[in-house]
Amino acid sequence: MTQQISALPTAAFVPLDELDEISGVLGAIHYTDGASDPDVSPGHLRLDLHMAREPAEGFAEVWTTDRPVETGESGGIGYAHDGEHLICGGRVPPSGNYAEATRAAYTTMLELMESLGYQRCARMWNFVNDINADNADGLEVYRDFCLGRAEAFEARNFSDTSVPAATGIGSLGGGISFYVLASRSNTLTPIENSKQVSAYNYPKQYGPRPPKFARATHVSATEDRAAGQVYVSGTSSIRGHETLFAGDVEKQTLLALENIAHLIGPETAADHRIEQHSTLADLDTIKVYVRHREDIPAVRRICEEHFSPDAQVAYLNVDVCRADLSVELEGIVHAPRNEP
Ligand SMILES: C=C(O[C@@H]1C=C(C(=O)O)C=C[C@H]1O)C(=O)O
Repeated sequence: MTQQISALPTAAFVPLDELDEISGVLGAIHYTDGASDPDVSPGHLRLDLHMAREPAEGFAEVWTTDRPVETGESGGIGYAHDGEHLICGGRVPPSGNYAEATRAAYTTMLELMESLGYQRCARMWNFVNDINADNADGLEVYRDFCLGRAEAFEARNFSDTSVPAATGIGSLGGGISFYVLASRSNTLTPIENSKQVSAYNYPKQYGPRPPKFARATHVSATEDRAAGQVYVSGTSSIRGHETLFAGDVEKQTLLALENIAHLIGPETAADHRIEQHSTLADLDTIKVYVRHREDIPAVRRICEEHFSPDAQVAYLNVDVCRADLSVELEGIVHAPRNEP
């Protein structure tokens, strides 16, 4: 079941064999058994990510709209927009080094967003093959990617407090695939977690340039930021800037959930002067990234104790951005909960 994008962008997970039944598609991101370059020939953005070992394990994250969709391609970036929201994406092919190609691709994308008038960047997703391996110069691929991304954001004058929510996760192939959701006029509020150091302030022990993302982005169709929704970044077992519970996937899952609960809860909302606050039961379109396949049943059991039975949840067996992290979760809060 997809949800129409009206004032705010949202999405739903759809089985790959049910996509033809859906109308008003802005973007269809296929989490499947191979990566592709962006394709706008279907009249929306299609981007295939190598995130599943076989199509039967895959799904599509489908962004829909009730408005006419225009598509195009520029400098290798495919895009689709409806006058208020833009989805765009691309791919850096497999390489021994990624910083320069990432910087160039992200710069092209950010320039395209500016030229189309969608400068309010709500959410980014990055899928990095061999994320924990060393590049040709002995630098971890993730750190290589972060270097290029940081340079692109700086070149386009993004301050640390204007970067969007993001995910940076491993993939099963295809180099580095990425996609972005941006808005023309929504009111965006980056949200940080008081229990974690902001990623863009991580010390250099994690790489030459820090990952540039917010812990979440609150998106509202009105300037008073009421009735918004929250894009929760990939969240793991990190307190301050340190990984906790290395080797214990169940404790890592519980701490990641605790981090998200705090991030979307009343204390953080008050810190950011946002009325709306939520709980884990309000989280939907959730992706759970698990490093070791054999850990998925235990992680699923813990997640099912915390999420709504109505939530869409996808479990993916891929690497996580730090070698000592075993699990990571992301999601979207669609409906505020303001009861005391
Ligand atoms: C899990 C973390 O970072 C991951 C990497 C991200 C990126 O580089 O864009 C964003 C969120 C997570 O997917 C973290 O640093 O807390």
